[in-house]
Amino acid sequence: MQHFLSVKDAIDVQALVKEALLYKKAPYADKHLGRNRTMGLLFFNSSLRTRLSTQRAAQNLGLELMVMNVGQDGWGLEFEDGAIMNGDKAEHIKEAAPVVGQYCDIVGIRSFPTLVNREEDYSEKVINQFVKHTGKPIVSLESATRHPLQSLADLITIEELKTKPRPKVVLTWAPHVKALPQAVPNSFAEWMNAADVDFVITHPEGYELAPEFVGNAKVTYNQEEAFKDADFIYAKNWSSYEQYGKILNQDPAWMVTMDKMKLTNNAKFMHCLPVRRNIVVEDAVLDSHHSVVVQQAGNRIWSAQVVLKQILLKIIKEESPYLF
Ligand SMILES: NCCC[C@H](NC(=O)CCC(=O)O)C(=O)O
Ligand SMILES: NC(=O)OP(=O)(O)O
Repeated sequence: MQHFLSVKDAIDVQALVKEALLYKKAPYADKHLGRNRTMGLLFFNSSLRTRLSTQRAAQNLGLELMVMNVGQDGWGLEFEDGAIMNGDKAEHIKEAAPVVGQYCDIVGIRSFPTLVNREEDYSEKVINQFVKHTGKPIVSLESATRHPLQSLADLITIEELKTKPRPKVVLTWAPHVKALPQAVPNSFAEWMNAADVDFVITHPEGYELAPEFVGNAKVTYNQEEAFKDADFIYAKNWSSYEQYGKILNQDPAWMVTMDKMKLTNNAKFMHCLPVRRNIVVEDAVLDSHHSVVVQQAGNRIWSAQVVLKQILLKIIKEESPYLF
C-alpha cells in the first residue's frame, strides 16, 4: 500500500479485515516490522481516538513516533500556489511537507473541511498537497471528505458482531448543535458499498450525501422504516452537502431512542465518537446492551495496525527487493 486515503487504497477489503482480527489476537506478531522507522502524526484538529489508537498501533509494530498539533503549535501554513505571503501564514506547504518528509518514514494527517468552500474541500486540497510534497506515504487521520481508518474499524466491528452472513446496516442521520463534516458518513458509505451488507441510509430531506459516496445504497427519508429488522444502527450527524455546510434541521425526532431500537433485529448501536448524549442518541441506548461504541473505538487500533503493516511492507520491499 502506497498511501491510505480511501477505500480505493485497500486492494482487498475482506483480507484487511481478516488480518486486523489476527492482530487483535496477536498484537505483537510483527513487532520488528517498524524497527528504526518513524511515523509522524500531524493534527490540524482535535482528536482522542485517532491520536491514541494510531500511536498504539505504531508502537505494536515497533515504530517510533512524533506527534504534533500543527494547527495549534506549528506555523500557519499557506496552501495557495503563487501566494504573496504577506498575511498571517508564515510557511508554505511546499517547504513544510518535504521537511516533515525528511524526519518521518510515514506521515498521518488530520485535516477537517472548511465547510465553506465545497469545491476546495471535495478536491481534498490539504491532504493531497501533503501527498504531493511530502515524498513519503500519507495516512488519512480524517480528511475533508473521508475517515478511512474509522470506516475500516467499523467494518471490523460489523464482521466481529454480525449474526448472519449479510447483515442489514443502517446509517442514520441524527441531530447536532454544530455543523459537522460529511467525512464520516461519506467514508462509512464507501466502505459499506465495498462490503457484503444490505446497506440503507436514512436522513431528512436536504441531507443527501454526494452521489459518488451513496453508490448503490438504498436511501429513505423514513427513519422508522429504515430501522425495521436492522442488525446495525450507525448514527452520525452531518451538515448539508447540497446547501454546503449548513444546518437545515435540528428536529429531536431524529434522535436515536430505545423505542426506535425496538423496531430493529436487536441491533447493535454504533457511533464513531465523540457523541453528544441526548442529542444524537439517548442515554438509554448508549447505556444498554445495544451499544458497541467502546468495542468499535477499540478496533481503531487494529485498523491502523493493518494499514501501517501494508505500508511498511511496501517500504521494505522497495528498499530490499531481494528479500521478496
Ligand atoms: N473523528 C470523529 C468525528 C469528528 C467530527 N466530530 C466533531 O467535530 C464533533 C464535535 C462536537 O460534538 O462538538 C466529525 O463529525 O467529523
Ligand atoms: N472517531 C474519531 O476519529 O475520534 P477522534 O476524533 O477522537 O480521533
